[in-house]
Amino acid sequence: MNSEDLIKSTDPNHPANLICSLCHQFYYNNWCTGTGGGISIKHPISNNLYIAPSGVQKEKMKPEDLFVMDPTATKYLRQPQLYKPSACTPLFLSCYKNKKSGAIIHTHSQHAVMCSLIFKNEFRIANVEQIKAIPSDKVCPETGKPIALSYFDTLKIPIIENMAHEDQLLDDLEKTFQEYPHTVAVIVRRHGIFIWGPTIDKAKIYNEAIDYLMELAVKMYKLGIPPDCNIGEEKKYLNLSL
Ligand SMILES: CSC[C@@H](O)[C@@H](O)C(=O)COP(=O)(O)O
Ligand SMILES: [Zn+2]
Repeated sequence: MNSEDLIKSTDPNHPANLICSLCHQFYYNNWCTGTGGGISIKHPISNNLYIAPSGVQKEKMKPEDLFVMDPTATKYLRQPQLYKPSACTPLFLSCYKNKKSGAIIHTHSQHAVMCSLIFKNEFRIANVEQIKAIPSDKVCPETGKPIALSYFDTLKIPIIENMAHEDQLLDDLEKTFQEYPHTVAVIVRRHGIFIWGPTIDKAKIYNEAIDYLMELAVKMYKLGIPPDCNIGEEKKYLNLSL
């Protein structure tokens, strides 16, 4: 296949089009402004890996700006001469390999950064309806698919320390894969968050749900309510019970 054919499609769900349209949307959520953040998607049929260029305004990217790697992640099938691939590429490749991801989203969400300042080693929030959008460590015996967390569960997301360069995050990221085998996200302190899923649709849902939960946790913390407190326990942390 001609290298240009890898990024030319009229299908809005083709990875080359979807990376561009989602980054455009994410810009308006403050998730990928000032060149920060990004998305990588595996083509569901060819399994080729689509990767954004580094240091560009992600909301203005076009399909022709994208790098395409073969499914074994050993060689680029398409390399725009103007650019280098995203500095997050080693982290994306590790998620593809170790988490069987179909897509990875990296944001510089301020909610993730705030939670990394509030929580020490892991972000925790419990008993909130939106938790049900995130998979648990349990698998349905009939389908083999992960069962979602329940309203009564606690969502835990590991936090790793930021480093000067993205590739230096690799060891700590992979350590969390051992310590939190079922997590779909890792927060990087004072930096942002990496979120993955078996498909881009799932990764997008997890990103939106986790961002909502991190924003809520910061608001609860500001009122003195521990985000992982039991149902009803919040009353004892509030000065005024209405
Ligand atoms: C604002 S610089 C951000 C980068 O250092 C990095 O963390 C990032 O999120 C994007 O890196 P990039 O190489 O542009 O894909
Ligand atoms: Zn980043």
